[in-house]
Amino acid sequence: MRIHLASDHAGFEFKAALSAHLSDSGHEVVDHGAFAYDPDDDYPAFCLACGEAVVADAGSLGVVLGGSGNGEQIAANKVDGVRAALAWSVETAQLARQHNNANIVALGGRMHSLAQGLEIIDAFIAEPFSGDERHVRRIAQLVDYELRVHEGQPGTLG
Ligand SMILES: O=C[C@H](O)[C@H](O)[C@H](O)COP(=O)(O)O
Repeated sequence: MRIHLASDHAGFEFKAALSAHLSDSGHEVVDHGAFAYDPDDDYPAFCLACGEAVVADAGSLGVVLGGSGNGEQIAANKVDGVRAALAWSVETAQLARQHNNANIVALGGRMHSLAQGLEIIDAFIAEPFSGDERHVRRIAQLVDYELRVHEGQPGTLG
């Protein structure tokens, strides 16, 4: 599978280790930055690029890494078509795929050991979307909202 990666400085070392781990596991890795360690860099551009790449590449998945993963998830979710989930355990990673058909996982590199983080990301990648009707229905409601707002129609508040 092709996996798109992004991180700021806080996830930079984790991204390097993850990239090697995923390549060793047979995945094709595409790095969207940061490409050099800069303690003053900003996560949005890297995560937005990763999000755009995942949406343009059907069947791929993405991983965005930072200190907490919060900002990275927020940034990726600004891209239409991205469903980015912040995972903090194997179970939350699996549920992000099973229930939410998440196409990007966000992880806080400062929140986990490398071994724990790799286990969480491996679980995300390995888990399929359940396809259950209730989950398909709920995701469709989010897409409807995006489309309505883009067309200038009222959101939920009328
Ligand atoms: O939500 C944002 C991420 O966790 C960033 O990686 C974090 O805010 C970076 O923090 P600092 O600039 O203090 O290293």
